[in-house]
Amino acid sequence: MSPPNYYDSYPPLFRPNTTPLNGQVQENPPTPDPDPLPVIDLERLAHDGERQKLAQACQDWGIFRLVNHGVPTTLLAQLYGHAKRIFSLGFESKQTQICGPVAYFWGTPALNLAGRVIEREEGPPTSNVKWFEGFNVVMNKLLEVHVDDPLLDSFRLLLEEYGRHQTRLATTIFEAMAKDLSLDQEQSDCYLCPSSGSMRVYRYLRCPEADQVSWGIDAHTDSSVLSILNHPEVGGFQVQKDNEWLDVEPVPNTLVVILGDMMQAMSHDKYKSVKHRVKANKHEERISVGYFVFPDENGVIRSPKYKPFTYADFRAQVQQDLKTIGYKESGLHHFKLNHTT
Ligand SMILES: O=C(O)CCC(=O)C(=O)O
Ligand SMILES: [Fe+2]
Repeated sequence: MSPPNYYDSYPPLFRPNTTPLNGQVQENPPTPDPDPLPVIDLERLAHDGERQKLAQACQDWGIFRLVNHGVPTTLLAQLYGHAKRIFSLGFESKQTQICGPVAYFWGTPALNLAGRVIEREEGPPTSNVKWFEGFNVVMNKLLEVHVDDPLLDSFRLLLEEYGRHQTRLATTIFEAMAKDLSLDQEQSDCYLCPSSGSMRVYRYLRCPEADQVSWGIDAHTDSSVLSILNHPEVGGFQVQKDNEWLDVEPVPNTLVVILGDMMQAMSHDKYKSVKHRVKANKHEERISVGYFVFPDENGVIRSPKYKPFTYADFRAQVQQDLKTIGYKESGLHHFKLNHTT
Protein backbone atom coordinates (compact mmCIF):
# COMPACT_ATOMS: atom_id res chain seq x y z
CA MET A 1 0.00 0.00 0.00
CA SER A 2 2.78 2.49 0.92
CA PRO A 3 5.03 3.55 -1.94
CA PRO A 4 8.53 1.94 -1.92
CA ASN A 5 10.26 5.25 -1.23
CA TYR A 6 8.57 7.08 1.64
CA TYR A 7 8.99 10.49 0.02
CA ASP A 8 7.18 9.32 -3.14
CA SER A 9 4.06 10.20 -1.18
CA TYR A 10 5.19 13.86 -1.00
CA PRO A 11 4.38 16.30 -3.83
CA PRO A 12 7.64 16.35 -5.90
CA LEU A 13 8.49 19.93 -4.88
CA PHE A 14 8.80 18.83 -1.25
CA ARG A 15 10.96 15.74 -1.71
CA PRO A 16 14.36 16.05 -0.06
CA ASN A 17 17.62 15.16 -1.81
CA THR A 18 18.70 13.25 1.25
CA THR A 19 18.20 9.58 2.16
CA PRO A 20 14.56 8.88 3.01
CA LEU A 21 13.65 8.57 6.67
CA ASN A 22 11.11 5.77 6.05
CA GLY A 23 8.64 7.43 8.33
CA GLN A 24 11.02 7.65 11.30
CA VAL A 25 11.11 10.76 13.42
CA GLN A 26 14.65 12.05 13.97
CA GLU A 27 14.39 13.90 17.26
CA ASN A 28 11.70 14.67 19.76
CA PRO A 29 11.06 18.33 20.51
CA PRO A 30 10.92 19.28 24.20
CA THR A 31 7.55 18.84 25.96
CA PRO A 32 5.84 22.24 26.02
CA ASP A 33 4.13 23.96 28.95
CA PRO A 34 0.33 23.75 28.97
CA ASP A 35 -1.29 26.80 27.38
CA PRO A 36 -3.88 29.04 29.05
CA LEU A 37 -6.72 28.54 26.55
CA PRO A 38 -10.21 28.63 28.15
CA VAL A 39 -11.83 25.19 28.48
CA ILE A 40 -15.56 24.68 27.84
CA ASP A 41 -17.42 21.55 28.91
CA LEU A 42 -20.06 20.63 26.34
CA GLU A 43 -22.04 18.55 28.82
CA ARG A 44 -22.44 21.58 31.09
CA LEU A 45 -23.43 24.05 28.38
CA ALA A 46 -27.09 23.97 29.41
CA HIS A 47 -26.06 25.62 32.72
CA ASP A 48 -25.87 29.41 32.99
CA GLY A 49 -22.39 29.35 34.54
CA GLU A 50 -20.83 27.40 31.65
CA ARG A 51 -22.66 29.58 29.10
CA GLN A 52 -21.19 32.67 30.72
CA LYS A 53 -17.75 31.09 30.55
CA LEU A 54 -18.34 30.42 26.88
CA ALA A 55 -19.40 34.03 26.23
CA GLN A 56 -16.31 35.30 28.03
CA ALA A 57 -14.04 32.98 26.02
CA CYS A 58 -15.65 34.21 22.78
CA GLN A 59 -15.07 37.84 23.75
CA ASP A 60 -11.58 37.57 25.18
CA TRP A 61 -10.10 34.84 23.01
CA GLY A 62 -12.21 33.83 20.00
CA ILE A 63 -11.00 30.29 20.65
CA PHE A 64 -11.43 27.62 23.32
CA ARG A 65 -10.87 23.98 24.05
CA LEU A 66 -13.91 21.74 24.13
CA VAL A 67 -14.07 18.78 26.53
CA ASN A 68 -16.75 16.12 27.02
CA HIS A 69 -17.61 16.52 23.34
CA GLY A 70 -18.85 12.95 22.89
CA VAL A 71 -16.82 12.14 19.76
CA PRO A 72 -15.77 8.49 20.33
CA THR A 73 -12.02 7.97 20.67
CA THR A 74 -12.31 4.84 18.51
CA LEU A 75 -13.73 6.94 15.67
CA LEU A 76 -10.85 9.40 15.97
CA ALA A 77 -8.29 6.59 16.01
CA GLN A 78 -9.81 5.00 12.90
CA LEU A 79 -10.07 8.31 11.08
CA TYR A 80 -6.40 9.16 11.72
CA GLY A 81 -5.29 5.61 10.90
CA HIS A 82 -7.03 5.83 7.52
CA ALA A 83 -5.77 9.36 6.87
CA LYS A 84 -2.17 8.27 7.47
CA ARG A 85 -2.50 5.29 5.16
CA ILE A 86 -4.02 7.38 2.39
CA PHE A 87 -1.49 10.19 2.77
CA SER A 88 1.32 7.66 2.44
CA LEU A 89 0.09 6.56 -1.01
CA GLY A 90 2.20 7.78 -3.92
CA PHE A 91 1.62 11.43 -4.86
CA GLU A 92 0.41 10.53 -8.37
CA SER A 93 -2.21 8.07 -7.05
CA LYS A 94 -3.54 10.68 -4.65
CA GLN A 95 -3.81 13.16 -7.50
CA THR A 96 -5.60 10.78 -9.82
CA GLN A 97 -7.66 8.57 -7.50
CA ILE A 98 -8.99 11.01 -4.95
CA CYS A 99 -11.80 13.08 -6.35
CA GLY A 100 -15.53 13.72 -5.95
CA PRO A 101 -16.63 14.92 -2.49
CA VAL A 102 -13.13 14.20 -1.13
CA ALA A 103 -10.67 16.21 -3.26
CA TYR A 104 -6.86 16.16 -2.97
CA PHE A 105 -4.94 19.45 -2.84
CA TRP A 106 -1.44 20.57 -1.87
CA GLY A 107 0.67 23.69 -1.45
CA THR A 108 -2.11 26.20 -0.77
CA PRO A 109 -5.25 26.41 1.42
CA ALA A 110 -6.95 28.70 -1.16
CA LEU A 111 -9.66 26.47 -2.64
CA ASN A 112 -13.00 27.21 -4.26
CA LEU A 113 -16.31 25.59 -3.28
CA ALA A 114 -15.58 22.50 -5.36
CA GLY A 115 -12.21 22.07 -3.60
CA ARG A 116 -10.13 23.28 -6.60
CA VAL A 117 -7.14 25.57 -6.06
CA ILE A 118 -7.85 29.26 -6.72
CA GLU A 119 -5.04 30.42 -9.01
CA ARG A 120 -3.65 33.93 -8.64
CA GLU A 121 -4.27 36.24 -11.61
CA GLU A 122 -0.51 36.45 -12.12
CA GLY A 123 -0.22 32.64 -12.34
CA PRO A 124 0.46 29.81 -9.88
CA PRO A 125 2.60 30.66 -6.85
CA THR A 126 6.23 29.69 -7.07
CA SER A 127 7.80 31.01 -3.89
CA ASN A 128 4.83 31.03 -1.53
CA VAL A 129 4.03 27.34 -1.61
CA LYS A 130 2.94 25.90 1.74
CA TRP A 131 4.35 22.64 3.04
CA PHE A 132 1.17 20.63 3.29
CA GLU A 133 -1.24 18.48 1.38
CA GLY A 134 -4.80 17.64 2.22
CA PHE A 135 -8.26 16.41 1.39
CA ASN A 136 -11.10 18.87 1.08
CA VAL A 137 -14.37 17.21 2.03
CA VAL A 138 -17.80 18.43 0.93
CA MET A 139 -19.88 16.88 3.69
CA ASN A 140 -23.37 16.83 2.22
CA LYS A 141 -22.12 14.89 -0.83
CA LEU A 142 -20.39 12.11 1.12
CA LEU A 143 -23.34 9.74 1.21
CA GLU A 144 -24.25 10.23 -2.45
CA VAL A 145 -21.26 8.41 -3.87
CA HIS A 146 -19.72 4.97 -3.63
CA VAL A 147 -15.98 4.58 -4.13
CA ASP A 148 -14.62 1.28 -5.49
CA ASP A 149 -11.38 1.27 -3.49
CA PRO A 150 -12.24 -0.22 -0.04
CA LEU A 151 -9.73 1.97 1.86
CA LEU A 152 -11.07 5.17 0.29
CA ASP A 153 -14.63 4.02 0.75
CA SER A 154 -14.22 3.33 4.47
CA PHE A 155 -12.42 6.69 4.83
CA ARG A 156 -15.49 8.31 3.24
CA LEU A 157 -17.78 6.62 5.79
CA LEU A 158 -15.55 7.61 8.72
CA LEU A 159 -15.52 11.22 7.51
CA GLU A 160 -19.29 11.14 7.27
CA GLU A 161 -19.63 9.88 10.84
CA TYR A 162 -17.06 12.36 12.15
CA GLY A 163 -18.85 15.14 10.23
CA ARG A 164 -22.17 14.27 11.89
CA HIS A 165 -20.55 14.69 15.30
CA GLN A 166 -19.09 18.03 14.24
CA THR A 167 -22.50 19.27 13.10
CA ARG A 168 -23.95 18.26 16.47
CA LEU A 169 -21.18 20.15 18.29
CA ALA A 170 -21.43 23.28 16.13
CA THR A 171 -25.21 23.40 16.53
CA THR A 172 -25.06 23.03 20.30
CA ILE A 173 -22.31 25.62 20.72
CA PHE A 174 -24.03 28.05 18.35
CA GLU A 175 -27.32 27.75 20.27
CA ALA A 176 -25.55 28.80 23.46
CA MET A 177 -23.90 31.72 21.65
CA ALA A 178 -27.21 32.78 20.07
CA LYS A 179 -28.74 32.90 23.54
CA ASP A 180 -25.93 35.10 24.83
CA LEU A 181 -26.26 37.39 21.78
CA SER A 182 -30.11 37.44 21.98
CA LEU A 183 -30.47 36.35 18.34
CA ASP A 184 -34.05 35.54 17.38
CA GLN A 185 -35.02 32.20 15.79
CA GLU A 186 -35.10 33.60 12.25
CA GLN A 187 -31.57 35.02 12.62
CA SER A 188 -30.27 31.81 14.19
CA ASP A 189 -31.72 29.72 11.35
CA CYS A 190 -30.00 31.77 8.68
CA TYR A 191 -26.75 32.45 10.57
CA LEU A 192 -25.83 28.78 10.98
CA CYS A 193 -26.43 26.45 8.05
CA PRO A 194 -25.41 22.90 9.03
CA SER A 195 -25.63 21.65 5.42
CA SER A 196 -22.81 24.07 4.49
CA GLY A 197 -20.32 22.06 6.56
CA SER A 198 -17.00 21.09 5.04
CA MET A 199 -13.86 19.44 6.36
CA ARG A 200 -10.17 19.53 5.62
CA VAL A 201 -7.75 16.78 6.52
CA TYR A 202 -4.19 18.14 6.41
CA ARG A 203 -0.78 16.55 6.44
CA TYR A 204 1.94 19.14 7.13
CA LEU A 205 5.07 17.70 5.58
CA ARG A 206 8.53 17.55 7.09
CA CYS A 207 10.12 20.75 5.94
CA PRO A 208 13.95 20.76 5.85
CA GLU A 209 13.85 24.55 5.43
CA ALA A 210 11.62 25.08 8.48
CA ASP A 211 14.09 27.64 9.87
CA GLN A 212 13.62 29.89 6.83
CA VAL A 213 10.10 28.93 5.64
CA SER A 214 8.53 29.10 9.10
CA TRP A 215 4.81 28.70 8.31
CA GLY A 216 2.95 25.58 7.32
CA ILE A 217 -0.08 27.86 7.06
CA ASP A 218 0.15 31.67 7.28
CA ALA A 219 -1.63 33.82 9.85
CA HIS A 220 -5.30 34.17 8.92
CA THR A 221 -8.80 34.22 10.33
CA ASP A 222 -11.37 31.68 9.15
CA SER A 223 -14.33 32.84 7.05
CA SER A 224 -16.63 30.41 8.88
CA VAL A 225 -19.11 30.89 11.69
CA LEU A 226 -17.27 28.20 13.68
CA SER A 227 -14.35 25.93 12.92
CA ILE A 228 -13.55 22.86 15.00
CA LEU A 229 -9.99 21.60 14.92
CA ASN A 230 -8.59 18.26 15.97
CA HIS A 231 -4.80 17.93 16.04
CA PRO A 232 -4.10 15.00 18.30
CA GLU A 233 -0.36 14.38 18.05
CA VAL A 234 1.94 17.13 16.89
CA GLY A 235 1.93 20.80 17.94
CA GLY A 236 2.71 23.82 15.80
CA PHE A 237 -0.69 25.53 15.92
CA GLN A 238 -0.54 29.09 17.29
CA VAL A 239 -3.15 31.75 18.09
CA GLN A 240 -2.84 35.46 18.51
CA LYS A 241 -3.80 36.87 21.90
CA ASP A 242 -3.14 40.49 22.84
CA ASN A 243 -0.71 40.83 19.91
CA GLU A 244 1.35 37.85 20.99
CA TRP A 245 1.50 34.38 19.49
CA LEU A 246 0.75 31.46 21.79
CA ASP A 247 1.39 27.79 21.11
CA VAL A 248 -1.73 25.62 21.33
CA GLU A 249 -0.50 22.13 22.06
CA PRO A 250 -2.44 18.93 21.36
CA VAL A 251 -4.30 17.79 24.48
CA PRO A 252 -5.79 14.26 24.40
CA ASN A 253 -9.58 14.04 24.04
CA THR A 254 -10.10 17.73 23.44
CA LEU A 255 -11.11 19.69 20.37
CA VAL A 256 -10.27 23.31 19.62
CA VAL A 257 -13.15 25.59 18.61
CA ILE A 258 -12.24 28.68 16.56
CA LEU A 259 -14.63 31.58 15.92
CA GLY A 260 -14.63 32.75 12.31
CA ASP A 261 -15.29 36.10 10.59
CA MET A 262 -19.03 35.43 10.23
CA MET A 263 -19.38 34.91 13.98
CA GLN A 264 -17.60 38.19 14.64
CA ALA A 265 -19.97 40.08 12.30
CA MET A 266 -23.10 38.40 13.72
CA SER A 267 -22.05 39.37 17.22
CA HIS A 268 -21.52 43.03 16.18
CA ASP A 269 -17.81 42.57 16.99
CA LYS A 270 -18.56 41.47 20.56
CA TYR A 271 -16.93 38.11 19.77
CA LYS A 272 -13.57 37.82 18.04
CA SER A 273 -12.55 35.98 14.94
CA VAL A 274 -9.15 34.82 16.09
CA LYS A 275 -5.95 34.94 14.03
CA HIS A 276 -4.08 31.66 13.89
CA ARG A 277 -1.28 29.94 11.97
CA VAL A 278 0.72 26.70 11.88
CA LYS A 279 4.50 26.45 12.18
CA ALA A 280 6.52 24.39 9.73
CA ASN A 281 8.32 21.44 11.32
CA LYS A 282 11.67 19.98 10.32
CA HIS A 283 11.32 16.68 12.11
CA GLU A 284 7.70 15.58 12.31
CA GLU A 285 4.70 15.42 10.05
CA ARG A 286 1.53 16.83 11.54
CA ILE A 287 -1.98 15.65 10.73
CA SER A 288 -5.01 17.75 11.61
CA VAL A 289 -8.70 17.70 10.77
CA GLY A 290 -10.71 20.90 10.58
CA TYR A 291 -14.47 21.25 10.28
CA PHE A 292 -15.95 24.54 9.01
CA VAL A 293 -19.58 25.66 9.09
CA PHE A 294 -21.01 28.74 7.40
CA PRO A 295 -24.21 30.82 7.29
CA ASP A 296 -26.96 30.31 4.76
CA GLU A 297 -25.49 31.55 1.43
CA ASN A 298 -28.14 34.16 0.79
CA GLY A 299 -29.30 35.09 4.27
CA VAL A 300 -28.46 38.71 5.08
CA ILE A 301 -26.14 39.39 8.03
CA ARG A 302 -27.17 42.60 9.70
CA SER A 303 -25.13 44.54 12.21
CA PRO A 304 -24.70 48.20 13.08
CA LYS A 305 -20.97 47.70 12.48
CA TYR A 306 -21.27 46.37 8.91
CA LYS A 307 -23.07 47.00 5.64
CA PRO A 308 -25.75 44.30 5.24
CA PHE A 309 -24.11 41.42 3.39
CA THR A 310 -24.62 37.75 2.62
CA TYR A 311 -22.09 34.98 3.03
CA ALA A 312 -22.11 34.65 -0.79
CA ASP A 313 -20.96 38.33 -1.01
CA PHE A 314 -18.26 37.69 1.57
CA ARG A 315 -16.94 34.55 -0.13
CA ALA A 316 -16.81 36.32 -3.52
CA GLN A 317 -14.77 39.12 -1.92
CA VAL A 318 -12.35 36.70 -0.25
CA GLN A 319 -11.88 34.78 -3.51
CA GLN A 320 -11.18 38.06 -5.32
CA ASP A 321 -8.54 38.95 -2.68
CA LEU A 322 -6.96 35.52 -3.11
CA LYS A 323 -6.76 36.03 -6.88
CA THR A 324 -5.29 39.51 -6.70
CA ILE A 325 -3.16 39.69 -3.55
CA GLY A 326 -2.69 35.94 -3.06
CA TYR A 327 -3.73 35.70 0.57
CA LYS A 328 -6.54 36.41 3.00
CA GLU A 329 -6.07 37.69 6.51
CA SER A 330 -9.67 38.67 7.17
CA GLY A 331 -12.19 39.83 4.58
CA LEU A 332 -14.36 41.66 7.12
CA HIS A 333 -12.81 45.09 6.62
CA HIS A 334 -14.41 45.25 3.14
CA PHE A 335 -17.85 45.28 4.76
CA LYS A 336 -17.13 47.41 7.80
CA LEU A 337 -19.01 50.71 8.03
CA ASN A 338 -16.83 53.85 7.99
CA HIS A 339 -14.21 51.84 6.14
CA THR A 340 -12.12 54.44 4.34
CA THR A 341 -9.93 52.62 1.77
O1 LIG B 1 -4.25 22.52 10.43
C1 LIG B 1 -4.47 23.30 11.35
O2 LIG B 1 -4.14 23.07 12.50
C2 LIG B 1 -5.17 24.62 11.06
C3 LIG B 1 -5.79 24.72 9.70
C4 LIG B 1 -6.47 26.03 9.49
O3 LIG B 1 -6.26 26.98 10.18
C5 LIG B 1 -7.47 26.18 8.40
O4 LIG B 1 -7.65 25.27 7.60
O5 LIG B 1 -8.12 27.24 8.33
FE1 LIG C 1 -7.84 28.46 9.92
